[in-house]
Amino acid sequence: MIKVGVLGARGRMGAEVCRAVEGAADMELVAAVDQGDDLAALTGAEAVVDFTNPGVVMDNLRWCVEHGLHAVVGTSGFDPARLDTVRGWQAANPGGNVLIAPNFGVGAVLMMHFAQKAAPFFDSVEVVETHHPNKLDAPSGTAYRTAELIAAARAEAGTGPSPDATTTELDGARGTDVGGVRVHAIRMAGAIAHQEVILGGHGEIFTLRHDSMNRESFMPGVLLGVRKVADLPDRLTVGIESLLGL
Ligand SMILES: NC(=O)C1=CN([C@@H]2O[C@H](COP(=O)(O)OP(=O)(O)OC[C@H]3O[C@@H](n4cnc5c(N)ncnc54)[C@H](OP(=O)(O)O)[C@@H]3O)[C@@H](O)[C@H]2O)C=CC1
Ligand SMILES: O=C(O)C1=N[C@H](C(=O)O)C[C@H](O)C1
Repeated sequence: MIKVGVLGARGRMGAEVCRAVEGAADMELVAAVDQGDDLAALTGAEAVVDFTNPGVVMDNLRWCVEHGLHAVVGTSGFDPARLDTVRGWQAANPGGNVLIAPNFGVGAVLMMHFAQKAAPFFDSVEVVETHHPNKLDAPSGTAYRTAELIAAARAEAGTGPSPDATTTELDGARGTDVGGVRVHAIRMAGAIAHQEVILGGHGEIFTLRHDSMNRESFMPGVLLGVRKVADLPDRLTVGIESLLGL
């Protein structure tokens, strides 16, 4: 049995993770921690799952690394500087692998993978994400990561910048720029988590779309992360692509 602690346990995702862990035959939920609770409750855990918010996740993760606990992190907000900070903590503390996944949905991971593959073949590529209106951050971690992967794939292939003749615009009209890729964020009542990657060129437009219809959809990926985190080859892993064999 893998002893699991959950951070953000009363939140939308954390509560779903607690249910999934309790329903998994090979896991035991040993701590359900939320805002105001003592992190010391996590000391009996082998793996800690964090679904909190970008403002607090770094303090939580530092605590896990310093206590040698494996961490599976779904919270958004990880840019290259934050990842370097995590590597720094790990260099100073033995034990404890960290898996940070912008999205645990298998379909979303495949969308990112296919976007990366397709991006060098098209002149234009833009990312449009839609989320529920209670989401604190924009753009989503998934959209940010998708844009990073697209930018890296285009740079590696020597693809030029997307054409864009805009000279006059209202603030935000062209979204935000992540590594040269335009990312647009919509907040919509009734939505959960949705993303389109739109690629265009040579008289054709190719759209990749993924929809998370509920939060249970993320649970197979989260449980896979919990099962694998202790045996990952690197102390820090970003994304569950390698766990899926991609
Ligand atoms: N990687 C993935 O597949 C997915 C990632 N996410 C990400 O997960 C994160 C959480 O999303 P969601 O569940 O919707 O958010 P919620 O706001 O519903 O849940 C966050 C929970 O964390 C609690 N919290 C705040 N501070 C702390 C703290 N210091 N220690 C422990 N708990 C704390 C909050 O309490 P309080 O409300 O009192 O502040 C709340 O209960 C977001 O960053 C979101 O983008 C979401 C879905 C999928
Ligand atoms: O806040 C959410 O809901 C989600 N957050 C993650 C993100 O920022 O990408 C994952 C998914 O999109 C749902």
